[in-house]
Amino acid sequence: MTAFQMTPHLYDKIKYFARFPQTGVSLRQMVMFGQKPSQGTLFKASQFLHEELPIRLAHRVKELEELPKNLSDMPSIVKVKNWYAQSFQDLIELRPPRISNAIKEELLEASKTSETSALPVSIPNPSLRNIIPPQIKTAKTPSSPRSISSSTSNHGSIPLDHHRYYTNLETFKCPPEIEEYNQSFTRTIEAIKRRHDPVVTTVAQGILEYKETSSSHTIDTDIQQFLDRFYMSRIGIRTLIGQHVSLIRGSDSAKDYVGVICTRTNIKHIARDAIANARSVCEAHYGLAPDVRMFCPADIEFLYVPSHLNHMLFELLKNSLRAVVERFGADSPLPPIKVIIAYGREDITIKISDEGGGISRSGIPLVWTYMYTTADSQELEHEYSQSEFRAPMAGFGYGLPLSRLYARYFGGDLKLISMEGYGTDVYLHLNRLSNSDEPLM
Ligand SMILES: Nc1ncnc2c1ncn2[C@@H]1O[C@H](COP(=O)(O)OP(=O)(O)OP(=O)(O)O)[C@@H](O)[C@H]1O
Repeated sequence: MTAFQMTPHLYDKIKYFARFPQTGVSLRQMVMFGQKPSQGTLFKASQFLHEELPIRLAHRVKELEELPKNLSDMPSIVKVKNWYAQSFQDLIELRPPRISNAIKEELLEASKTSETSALPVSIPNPSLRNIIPPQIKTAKTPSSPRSISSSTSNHGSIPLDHHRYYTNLETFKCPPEIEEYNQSFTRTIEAIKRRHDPVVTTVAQGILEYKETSSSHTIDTDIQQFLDRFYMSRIGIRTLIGQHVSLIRGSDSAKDYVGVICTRTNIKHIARDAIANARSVCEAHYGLAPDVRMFCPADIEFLYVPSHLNHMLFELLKNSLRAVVERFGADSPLPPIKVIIAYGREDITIKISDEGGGISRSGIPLVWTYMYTTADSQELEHEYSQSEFRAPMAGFGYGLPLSRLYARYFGGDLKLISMEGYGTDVYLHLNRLSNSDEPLM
């Protein structure tokens, strides 16, 4: 099979879509919307994503095409760009269902009388100010390329208010063509998600290719900012797809789950699992692992995506375990690592404190850059492509910057304070209100 290549004609279409602004969805909105999924609400969600995903993908293709230096020419970057272009094409070629005017009317009515007014208003994500947006011109009106584009099929599409999700379409009786569309749309986005599984590794490979052509050992600020935007956007796209697929398939229909979101995420339980996992990876690697002591005032439950939380804690704990073991070795007692969980009105904060010797002040900015690591380098390709979250002890220099993006995605943050010669404290802030928009650039 020959690899997909973006044609100039497709790129023109992509550039056109990239002129439109992306629309963010808050965690709370996702939950409100997904609580009573019916074919009617799922159709609305499919329509929303069918318009939103091509815009998001187009922004990324354009950015990959216009990267600074000669980064856009690196073979792995070209590969990733073609995946994005192909996914864009898959979506715009998928035809919305042909539905009669009567059904359109009915759908509009159902939407009007729905509980949308009860949907919480989202606030701008406080993390946006931390990530520099690219200079992309966005079209002000209209808000959707489909509503004016003659090149894309628009049969049966009904006007969609991008800024609202609809919550009360359960009573709407869906004709079979809508159900079929829901299914085929879901298959398409599942395939897109799979295609993009190896994006993190492949972009990392592209950065390595670029580093080989340049004299610098670190990543320039503009490339670092691009990576932050790019990976943040990827988290958003995958969260939206994961959430939609899960609602359609009903796969995460466990109690307290709405799609991939848990309305009662229990921090203590997640932290306990992450501690056990990180310690077992540490033990497998070094043959020993320090104790981890958790201080948690109560069973704190809040709205979150448990897999994101697990991933961040696991990465941070691995760093602390490694620092302690490498500082003290097998011959002296290992000071325990402390995990302290605090619960405020706005934030839940998790502090992880270790006595692993800390990081020099000059080294602090480096730890947030991609590909910076003091561990022996690992084979990128093998370890990474398996899944989203890898399990080796250390070695890619992605743990901290990616965890910070996960935290910021839902309005939280990750901070690190070190005392060189003693140890490190990391603060993981999680926004309890869950009402901040996705940070979109
Ligand atoms: N708690 C800590 N104590 C001391 N140094 C740390 C700590 N956390 C991170 N570092 C330093 O920051 C570097 C980057 O950390 P990061 O988590 O981004 O990548 P990594 O752990 O090296 O690799 P991986 O991508 O596999 O997580 C580490 O290699 C280490 O030098």
